[in-house]
Amino acid sequence: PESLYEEIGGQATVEAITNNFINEVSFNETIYRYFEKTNIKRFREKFIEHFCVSTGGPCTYTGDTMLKVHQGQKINETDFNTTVDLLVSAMAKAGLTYPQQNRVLKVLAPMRSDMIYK
Ligand code: HEM
Repeated sequence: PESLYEEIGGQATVEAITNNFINEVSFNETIYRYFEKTNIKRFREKFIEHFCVSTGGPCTYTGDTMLKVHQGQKINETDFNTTVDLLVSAMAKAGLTYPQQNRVLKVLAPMRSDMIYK
């Protein structure tokens, strides 16, 4: 069967989601604070790769592990949930249906324990 990556529209859609997500983060004072020292060009590249692989696309993830990247940031549950909300908005604006958004969240959910309270 077609991958979720193909179903949502492939690379163009993944790039749109990522651009929307970066935009959402930039307008959220609490979450933006985490990214103040981040190289956004790198973040964009790695996030696209990560999203592509997570949804079954034909990409290679060349970034660091979710544990390594989020370690030391002391991300709490509230800020984690806010970030997920920003990602959901980014996906909705890129045209993903609710079921498609939920399938993405289901794939990302097991990674939560590597990002939170580390
Ligand atoms: C929703 C699940 C999340 C996913 C899939 C995700 C994914 C990623 C990816 C792929 C990178 C780039 C890795 C690299 O550069 O090698 C990254 C970096 C980063 N993430 Fe997340 N992330 C998530 C949640 C969060 C949350 C909740 C926060 C903070 C509230 C956060 C803050 C950051 C920051 C600040 C960086 C850049 C770190 C740096 O400057 O080196 N992320 N994330």
